[in-house]
Amino acid sequence: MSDLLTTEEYKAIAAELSPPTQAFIDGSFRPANSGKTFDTVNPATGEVIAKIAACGANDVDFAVEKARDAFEDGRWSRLHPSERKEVLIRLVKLMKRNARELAVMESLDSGKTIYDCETVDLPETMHCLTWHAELIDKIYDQVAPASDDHIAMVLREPVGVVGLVLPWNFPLLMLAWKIGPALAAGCSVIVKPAEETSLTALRMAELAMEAGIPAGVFNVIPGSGVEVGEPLGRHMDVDMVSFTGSTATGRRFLGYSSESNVKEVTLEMGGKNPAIVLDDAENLDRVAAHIVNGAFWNMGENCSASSRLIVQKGVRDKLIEKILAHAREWPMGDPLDPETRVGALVSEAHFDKVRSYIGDDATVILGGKAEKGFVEPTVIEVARDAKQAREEIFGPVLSVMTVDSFDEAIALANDTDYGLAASIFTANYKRAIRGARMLRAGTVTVNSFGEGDISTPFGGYKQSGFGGRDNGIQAHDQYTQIKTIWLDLADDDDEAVD
Ligand SMILES: NC(=O)C1=CN([C@@H]2O[C@H](COP(=O)(O)OP(=O)(O)OC[C@H]3O[C@@H](n4cnc5c(N)ncnc54)[C@H](O)[C@@H]3O)[C@@H](O)[C@H]2O)C=CC1
Ligand code: BAL
Repeated sequence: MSDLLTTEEYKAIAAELSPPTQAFIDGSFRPANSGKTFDTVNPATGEVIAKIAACGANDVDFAVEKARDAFEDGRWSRLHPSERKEVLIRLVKLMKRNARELAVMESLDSGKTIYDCETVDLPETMHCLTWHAELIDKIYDQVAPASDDHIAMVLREPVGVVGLVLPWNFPLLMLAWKIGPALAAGCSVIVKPAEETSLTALRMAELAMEAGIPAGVFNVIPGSGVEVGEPLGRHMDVDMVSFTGSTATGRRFLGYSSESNVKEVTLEMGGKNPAIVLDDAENLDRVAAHIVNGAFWNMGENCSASSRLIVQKGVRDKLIEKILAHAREWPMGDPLDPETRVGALVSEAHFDKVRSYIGDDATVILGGKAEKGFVEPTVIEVARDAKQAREEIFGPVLSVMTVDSFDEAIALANDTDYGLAASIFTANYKRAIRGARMLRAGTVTVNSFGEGDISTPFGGYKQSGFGGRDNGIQAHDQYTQIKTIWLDLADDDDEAVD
């Protein structure tokens, strides 16, 4: 974005914000049934931004009832897809009009840099919603091959009432990844934002109402995982849950499902993503820029972050030198300063977790400073069985390991419980393609870092993912059921036996 404001201008916007703080159910804001609230804190300053409704099982029950009513009477689910498209496009227009306010709100609530909120999170969120809205009146169902006496239709129907359980690292974008296809398909949604970052989801509810999404179709219930997430996961009248967050919590949703109504569950979970650099990689400066971006973008609070660098020994020293040079160009500081590239970690608890990985047992090559909610871009050399090499840190910490060969690199890359993303850097196209095939990860990038874009499915192998995929046309599979309708076309005097 070329028209970023100054820090002072962003602070002036921040001072004027008055986001909704109550639950949004059946088209209106209301306090939690218990009357309780919790504080949402700006992690960069420790200041309380707002008191948010601390909802519980009663609020979940009420929202599910209203979402079910809306789904069954067809006020949204049975609209012509092009009508749903129009409403969703209106929502995006309203977001555009309020983009600056949303960006500042997101930055304050999460510690993300305003630069990323303005240039990545907001544009990608709007693009995602537009993409799914534009898609929905262009996809067709199928007619299956059948005998001349029959016609067999294979139809997609919205799955029903869905629970969308969100993480705090990309509050708006993950909301869009889920509501985009869910609302376009005709589902009624109950959004459970992460307790650290509820503000933009609540503001989106307000905009959704203004755009014309009918009451009961888009509900937002703030609160803790145990008080809101669990009742949603266990609810007998929720048809499906789509979750993004840690593998530990994702695993719980499978339990909730099996112990309740066997609702469908899609899990997008953690990662310990390798970036492999082979001796023949070209343009090490560019490689280093990708590695630094992959490891430190969004403070490393990214499920697809390149958190493990697996480098072949012939190129190790040169590459590390370049990585250190690039990493020094990532200024850390006030998230509302448009020059800042590394903001605050999302919460004190998360800061403590990340800091614990940069202890005495790690050989620090760069950075290592962790103070008052901020952690410097940090590069550490680790043994293969060290916790820093195996556990998801979810902070700006890159763990480096050196290998002798291509085969060793692939084996080490795959030696993890996770399988979300991986990168391979090499000038040898055969190795690139062979490596991409051998890597057990949902997304593999060659000579670059990334997650693909809205048009490509995103999700993980092994303990990184379960069920469907976010993004791409494939995202619609999560929010639709397949129905077969089989019609008899035989003449009345034909035998009534197949
Ligand atoms: N894949 C990803 O994008 C994310 C991964 N993480 C990983 O998870 C670690 C812990 O972060 P958390 O915020 O604790 O993640 P989490 O997985 O516990 O939270 C994600 C969502 O699940 C909800 N939740 C938490 N406990 C629940 C429960 N018992 N039942 C139902 N819902 C529940 C939360 O309220 C939040 O909305 C991070 O350090 C990071 O390693 C965290 C956020 C996003
Ligand atoms: N990188 C977007 C998905 C996630 O971090 O959860």
